[in-house]
Amino acid sequence: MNNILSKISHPKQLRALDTTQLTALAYEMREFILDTLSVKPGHLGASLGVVELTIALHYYYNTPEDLLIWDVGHQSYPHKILTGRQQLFDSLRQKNGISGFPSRTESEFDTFGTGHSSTSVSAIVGMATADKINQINRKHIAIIGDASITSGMSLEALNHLGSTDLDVLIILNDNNIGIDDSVGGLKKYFKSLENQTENIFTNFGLNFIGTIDGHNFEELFSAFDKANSIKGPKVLHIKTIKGKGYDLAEIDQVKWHAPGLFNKLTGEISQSKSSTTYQDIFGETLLDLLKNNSKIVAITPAMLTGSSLIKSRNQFPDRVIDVGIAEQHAVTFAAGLATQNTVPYCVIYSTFLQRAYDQVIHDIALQNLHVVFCIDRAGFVGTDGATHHGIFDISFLREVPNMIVSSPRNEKDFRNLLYTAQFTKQPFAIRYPKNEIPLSPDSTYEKIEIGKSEIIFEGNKLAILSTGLISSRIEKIIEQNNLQDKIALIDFPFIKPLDESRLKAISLKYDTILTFEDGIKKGGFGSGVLEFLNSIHYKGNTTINGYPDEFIEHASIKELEEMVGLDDLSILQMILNYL
Ligand SMILES: Cc1ncc(C[n+]2csc(CCOP(=O)(O)OP(=O)(O)O)c2C)c(N)n1
Ligand SMILES: CC(=O)[C@@H](O)[C@H](O)COP(=O)(O)O
Ligand SMILES: [Mg+2]
Repeated sequence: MNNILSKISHPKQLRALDTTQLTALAYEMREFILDTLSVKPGHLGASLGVVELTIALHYYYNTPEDLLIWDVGHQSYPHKILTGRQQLFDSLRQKNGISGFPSRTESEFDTFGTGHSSTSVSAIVGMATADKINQINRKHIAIIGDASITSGMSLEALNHLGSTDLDVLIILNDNNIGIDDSVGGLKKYFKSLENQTENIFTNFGLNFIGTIDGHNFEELFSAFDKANSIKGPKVLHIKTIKGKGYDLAEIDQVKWHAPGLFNKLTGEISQSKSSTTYQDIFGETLLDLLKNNSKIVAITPAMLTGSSLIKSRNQFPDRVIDVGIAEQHAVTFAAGLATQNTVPYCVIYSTFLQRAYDQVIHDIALQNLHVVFCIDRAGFVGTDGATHHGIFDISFLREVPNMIVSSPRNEKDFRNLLYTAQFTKQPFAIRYPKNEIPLSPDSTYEKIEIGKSEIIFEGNKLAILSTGLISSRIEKIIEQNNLQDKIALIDFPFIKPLDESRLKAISLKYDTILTFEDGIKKGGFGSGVLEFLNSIHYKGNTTINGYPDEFIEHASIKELEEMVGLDDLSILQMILNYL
């Protein structure tokens, strides 16, 4: 029974409670989150860990007037529940439902949209500076985790903040873990922070409060009192337990970061996955490559489990390196490795590679260094939504000189691309989606020719050119509807370099060309095709199909494909319309 929680639709009602009721409210909150997330999957561990902190913040401060920013935002569920979204909570991360991350369009309490980590300190410093200019007097608070605070951007912002007199409170929520074990010296250092009055934060010019128990209301309120009494910027160090209040989540924090569907009573996590994914094939192939080429080094910026690197790391701990939440460093680290006779495979989610664009250009491409980018979660990622879809990488990599950009449509091509990439002497990107992979009968490796396309069908009415998984989907659609005689389907594993001789031949044979890709249309594969066709003065019709020029919210991948007209039925209808 949610006796207390169910009556709270705004923090004002929370503030009317007696402090003695807050522990019971925290209990109700955890039950509510567990009940919902067991059937509507999301980020569980981080949210369970900040229940008391969230209640205390909204109880003590005058939100939304006072400004709160949640770094990453995957721990913002208790915040959403207390700020008018309790009734909507079971729509979390579903189509047309509330987002899994704070979003300015969703609520006035979400003062800053997050999803990518380590932005909160910069953003709160910006807000406090604006308030100073506008002579607005209120509190500015950012909550950031022990892994996220180690990222370069956070440290840059703390360094800046220390040089100001801004009324900003940074709460370091230290649970001693990221998604996987957090990395590096600061993790150890934070353990020794307790009661150190002179420390890294004071050296930055910030006041320091702590260390306190972040699950204890009395300690939280007295720390907030202390923060209020201190003028200028300050850091409060709190210790919490990720997964707090649900034993299994406390014990296996990696598994329960985002467990998927589970049975709340037994703790059994559903094994929803029955088919083989790109991620499975990547994990297997990388392990083979590491075994067979001692020069290969795999790098991940804090996504060891998500990137299927656990097995490889266990077998090759010196050649599978987690650098922490540090995408920019990961890329330039790879560049350094590449200069010294090793072959770095930089394994990175498409959305997080965005943060390291300058490093891709300046440190790798400009020097034509042999770094292999294994770009996971390319295309729609589903319920994580707009902050996490990997839809820009084709466009932003295709324009970079020296870069090979590829996308495999099936297991055979994926294995062969990963295998071939170790031999090329230039940057090589292989992008692949969070999805099931069409399997191949054998798992041998073959060196493939860079830039070569493949004819799948050679029908005579119209030509479809596509890249990545969508090629296999179109192949199936054509087969199922017996359209092989009418349609030419050509797969381009290489988006760059484009197979121009094939394009020329196609342009001479077909009046209508359709292109398909799982990324934004603008500047993508289709644009590359169009640029070439234009250069040879092609007179036929060309239609580019991909994602529209807009940010696309959360829903299942299938629903998102329907929304942008790239589900199987829509593709079939489009083809039939053209015939
Ligand atoms: C730029 C960026 N890189 C990677 C991620 C993936 N990611 C999300 S949460 C997380 C770990 C965060 O750890 P911490 O800050 O300690 O928060 P906790 O989950 O422990 O509460 C990572 C690596 C991300 N969201 N953004
Ligand atoms: C919050 C965050 O950025 C990660 O937890 C992300 O949701 C991971 O995505 P995958 O579940 O696809 O690994
Ligand atoms: Mg943490």
